[in-house]
Amino acid sequence: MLFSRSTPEQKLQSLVSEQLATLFELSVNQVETWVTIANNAVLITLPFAAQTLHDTLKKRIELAASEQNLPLDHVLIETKIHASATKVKKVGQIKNIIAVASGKGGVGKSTSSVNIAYALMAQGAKVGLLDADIYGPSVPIMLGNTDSTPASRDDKTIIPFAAHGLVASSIGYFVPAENATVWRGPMASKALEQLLRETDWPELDYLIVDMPPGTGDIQLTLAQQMPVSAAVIVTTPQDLAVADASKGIAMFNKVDVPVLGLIENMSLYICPKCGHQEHIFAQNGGVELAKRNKVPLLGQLPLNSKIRHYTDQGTPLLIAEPNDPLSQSYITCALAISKQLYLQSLMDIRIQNI
Ligand SMILES: Nc1ncnc2c1ncn2[C@@H]1O[C@H](COP(=O)(O)OP(=O)(O)OP(=O)(O)O)[C@@H](O)[C@H]1O
Repeated sequence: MLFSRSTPEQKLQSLVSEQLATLFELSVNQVETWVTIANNAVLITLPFAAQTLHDTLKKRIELAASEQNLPLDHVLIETKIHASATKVKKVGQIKNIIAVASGKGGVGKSTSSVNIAYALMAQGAKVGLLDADIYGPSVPIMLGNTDSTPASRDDKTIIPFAAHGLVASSIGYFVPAENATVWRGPMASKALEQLLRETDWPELDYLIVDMPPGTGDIQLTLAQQMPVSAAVIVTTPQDLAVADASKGIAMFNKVDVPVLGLIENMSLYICPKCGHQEHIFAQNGGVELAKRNKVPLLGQLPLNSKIRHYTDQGTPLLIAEPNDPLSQSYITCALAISKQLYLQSLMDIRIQNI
């Protein structure tokens, strides 16, 4: 348009939108509705959890505004995470349930679930964790509360456990592992459904569900019965695990649960003494699988004894060493998950409107 004259407020609006778009690798169109400007003050309402980037965002906006001589009083950033639509009835105050699954056992699904839950908290979200892994419920060990016994306020609902600010429940608190492993599909899914619905969860942005490994009847039933918003698949790079992870993606596609992306665990081993890098479980298997299925690679975690040490000890890595590069990798991965879920919900809205 010829002779278009923007007011300082409009200039500030586009400046903030551009900074948001650059930082979160989105288009200006996708972010401009998050910005409100009034009396030289900027209010940004983020639809996903990205607390670790708030300071960077503020500083970039302040710098850009001063470079363009635009009046700027202050920048306020708030987060409002929406509840995504699900086919099945929602559970209480839980906005989004994210299933963490793997085709193959032992690839680090539970370790990833626990660390991602704390990483989402580090990104400012309200998070809970449900251990639905009936074959090997390891969350109580990983959270250091194996001795806890379930309690109830009203004899109807179970009070979830609190571990360093995370609320959690596990099938492991209720059923001895040797009993649960022989359960048939309907029994297992009924018990898990009950555990999900009869836990007194507080308001949560995300409930992470550590799924049983595999892609059989139990997993399929769970994915259909629970109001799952989306799934995250964990795999190691090795062919065997990748082939099973691929079946996992197919399973969620079959029941219309969007797959947010893949986490490649044990991607690489770096010798702490000499720095030599070894691809113990092969190289890039998860990366290639993500490409083939056109889903994002949400994160890559190395094989590192610290990850095992803290989970074995029942102390979350992210609480013990929040500034460790490994914690930072989980935190970056959590941002990717939160952002992908938001983008997914936009797609759902578009599909509903067609
Ligand atoms: N990146 C990693 N570096 C080092 N050890 C890891 C890593 N990820 C997981 N581990 C270790 O590998 C073992 C298996 O991990 P985990 O129990 O999370 O796997 P899983 O996929 O949930 O297994 P299951 O099939 O029993 O559910 C654990 O001892 C854990 O501490």
